[in-house]
Amino acid sequence: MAVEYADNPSVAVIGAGSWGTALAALLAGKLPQVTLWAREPEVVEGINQGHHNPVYLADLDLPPNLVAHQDLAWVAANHDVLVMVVPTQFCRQVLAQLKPHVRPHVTFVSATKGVETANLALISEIFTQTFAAPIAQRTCYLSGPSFAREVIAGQPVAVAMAGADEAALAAMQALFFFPHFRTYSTSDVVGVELGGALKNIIAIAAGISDGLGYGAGARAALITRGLAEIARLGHIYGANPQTFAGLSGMGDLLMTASSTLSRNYTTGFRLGQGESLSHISGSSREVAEGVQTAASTWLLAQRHGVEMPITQAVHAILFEQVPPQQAVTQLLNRDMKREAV
Ligand SMILES: NC(=O)c1ccc[n+]([C@@H]2O[C@H](COP(=O)([O-])OP(=O)(O)OC[C@H]3O[C@@H](n4cnc5c(N)ncnc54)[C@H](O)[C@@H]3O)[C@@H](O)[C@H]2O)c1
Ligand SMILES: O=P(O)(O)OC[C@H](O)CO
Repeated sequence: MAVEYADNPSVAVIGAGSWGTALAALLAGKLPQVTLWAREPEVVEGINQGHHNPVYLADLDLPPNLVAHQDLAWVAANHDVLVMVVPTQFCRQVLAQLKPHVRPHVTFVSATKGVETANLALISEIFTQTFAAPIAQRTCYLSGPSFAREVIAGQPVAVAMAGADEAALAAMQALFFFPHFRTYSTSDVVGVELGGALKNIIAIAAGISDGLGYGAGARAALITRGLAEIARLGHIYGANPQTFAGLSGMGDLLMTASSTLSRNYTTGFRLGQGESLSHISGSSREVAEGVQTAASTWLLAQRHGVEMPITQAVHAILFEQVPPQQAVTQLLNRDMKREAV
């Protein structure tokens, strides 16, 4: 079905964590009203009554034309564009809940970064498995270096929007285009997705390295060789190798692996300093996607016979009780290699 895209479509953001809140506030800057679906009643109340999200980015004011809602079926039935920003492991179940209610011409944008642990599925595979071809085909994928806190503060960023349907991609690129939020388009859905999801594992590795007291050289080595192993898995999925040098690849990896604003980097740093994963995870309601993505990616690497030594080391630290220092020694003691990807 060919879809006519209006200048001011009705837009709802599904998921009121940090990124969903930031994207809804961003869109509210150009649309008359934006709906934000939140699971938590206190989030709905805080946004509608006090224009702030009391749980995520609680210190920041939100625009008054951002309206929160808790009824997922109503939100799905009453909007033309649905922006999915729930964490990866909940994505399939939330899509299944809203599926019976969506408009036939709905366009989805996914801003989630991760790989599902239950089925080892990318987010685009979850869409393909949930929706018939036209809706899955129209879905666009927003990724790239962008911290919620920086975006909501109006700081300049550049991101990538991937999609297979040219009309939907052009419309979603325009919807998400602002003077301080430059959105580039690409048709490489799987490359954009893999870059955005797997950089979180490498950000954990970089954080561990810094937490152990290693220097800038060690971090640069992890970032560079981390990108090489992401590209190796990307080859199996048919990704364009050039995508990994772009915003959703190297761009997001550089930012996430070197900033204390990153939950993934910070998780790694605290692991490197000796804290346990359960203690770190229990100390925040926010999600470090790289933890679960390390579990699924390590299984994918073994399934496809792809060498991913940094992912393997992060997996060993997170899930096999290998001390960080020992994992580093194992990484460094591997055989000599050529530098080819
Ligand atoms: N925060 C950022 O700066 C940022 C930037 C780019 C992309 N992302 C990506 O956006 C996605 C969402 O992350 P976030 O930062 O908005 O989340 P968050 O960590 O700030 O918040 C957690 C979210 O999980 C939701 N949640 C918890 N249990 C749930 C359940 N059972 N079912 C459905 N939802 C549940 C909460 O309602 C909340 O929306 C992630 O994939 C993340 O990698 C985040
Ligand atoms: O805070 P993090 O580590 O989840 O990173 C957020 C974004 O993915 C950065 O682009």
